Amino acid sequence: MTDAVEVRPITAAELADWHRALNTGFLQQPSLTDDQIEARRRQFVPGRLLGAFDGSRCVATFRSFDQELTTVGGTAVPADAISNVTVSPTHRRRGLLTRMMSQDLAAAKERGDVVATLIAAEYRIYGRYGFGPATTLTEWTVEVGRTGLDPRWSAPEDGGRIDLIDAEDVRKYGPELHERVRRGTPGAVSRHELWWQLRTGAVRFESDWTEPFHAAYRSPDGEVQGMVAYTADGTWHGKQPEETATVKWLLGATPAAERALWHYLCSIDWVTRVKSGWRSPDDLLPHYLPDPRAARITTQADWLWVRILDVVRALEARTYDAEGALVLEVTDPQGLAGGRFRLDAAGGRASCTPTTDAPELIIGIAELATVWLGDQSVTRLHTLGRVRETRVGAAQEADALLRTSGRPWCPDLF
Ligand SMILES: CC(=O)SCCNC(=O)CCNC(=O)[C@H](O)C(C)(C)COP(=O)(O)OP(=O)(O)OC[C@H]1O[C@@H](n2cnc3c(N)ncnc32)[C@H](O)[C@@H]1OP(=O)(O)O
Repeated sequence: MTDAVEVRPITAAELADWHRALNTGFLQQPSLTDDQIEARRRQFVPGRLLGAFDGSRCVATFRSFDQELTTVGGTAVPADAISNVTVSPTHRRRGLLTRMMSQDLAAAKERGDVVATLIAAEYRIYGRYGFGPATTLTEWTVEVGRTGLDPRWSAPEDGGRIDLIDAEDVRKYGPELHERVRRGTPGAVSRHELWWQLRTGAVRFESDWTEPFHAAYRSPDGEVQGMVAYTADGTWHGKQPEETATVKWLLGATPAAERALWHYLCSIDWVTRVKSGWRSPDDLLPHYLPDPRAARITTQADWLWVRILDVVRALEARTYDAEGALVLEVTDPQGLAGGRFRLDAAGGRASCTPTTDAPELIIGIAELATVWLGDQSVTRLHTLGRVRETRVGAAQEADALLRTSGRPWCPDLF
């Protein structure tokens, strides 16, 4: 039956049908208005939106787009970002995702992308295609009354200032600020202009968009070094305001900017609770508060998943704090990127060359993605039986090479 279903890039004329299938797969209202279709047309890139068609009806969707992913040390690699993956419930478990994924990954490899990336709706979907979780996401809830912050706080202590700004200034200053932050953040990805338009209401995909508050931190010399978007939930108990402020996104190019923005959020009258939104597990938020226990972790989960398409370029793009050499056998059931490689790290960089030397460590392509940005330990994977040593001690040596002083972070959902 699957064979009767055709998987192919869609045309611009098929967007409405494609979006109906997409919304159906994500259990959202299936029909979109003409205005919504028009707005979403901005994401149409010929060849990068796949659909599966049973007769004339679209029953599966898949979209990919160009992205850059920052690696350890700050070099960005070209990535094939994957999103909008759905198969209608009438056609599930017949191999349609596998067909769309195979087409897309082969095309990405052909284009020369170093990795593919995605945010997985469910943990068990993408490992089979060679993706591994490569960054972790943490969310905190801050009980403002317990922070120990001075309740009279009114401005940053460092001579900088916080200004409320409108959407136009977010679009003016935000992209440059984000570029600075993401280039210094392993795991962070590039943003298209549309990201800013959607977050500020200039382009609306949904009919129920609501405008958040925006504030910027300016350093004492006037430079915009941080920005936050947040909403409040309107909760009162009797005559007592008990509002929760929820951070939609917060960018700080410096610790001073982050500190000032968190203190600002925790000082807004009526706000008794601040939800941090998606942060790095290494985020300093709790430690910007006199009492770090006021910040309670409410979510910790895998976030960005990575599929390495080119082992040599992936391993040579990042930096290394230690020196050493290791022969890795990288297994890849899809046959896209496996092989045997000698990794030779010295002076902060590494060369990675195909070799016929005996392997010291046997690692799957998904596991390599999981340790590539330094978020996971090879030793732990070895303990779990997911990495195999052919020389005792090789896993620990791999950790000495690959582990990093900070954990990677991807602030974006895409
Ligand atoms: C990046 C993103 O967009 S994330 C969003 C992903 N989409 C969703 O979660 C929406 C709801 N779910 C769906 O639309 C579909 O179930 C999909 C897209 C996840 C899977 O599509 P399908 O066409 O059913 O997958 P396909 O038939 O190719 O499955 C391939 C294999 O993966 C397995 N698999 C697929 N989905 C899942 C899942 N959610 N959990 C566990 N296993 C899964 C299948 O059982 C199959 O295994 P097998 O080869 O051992 O038989």
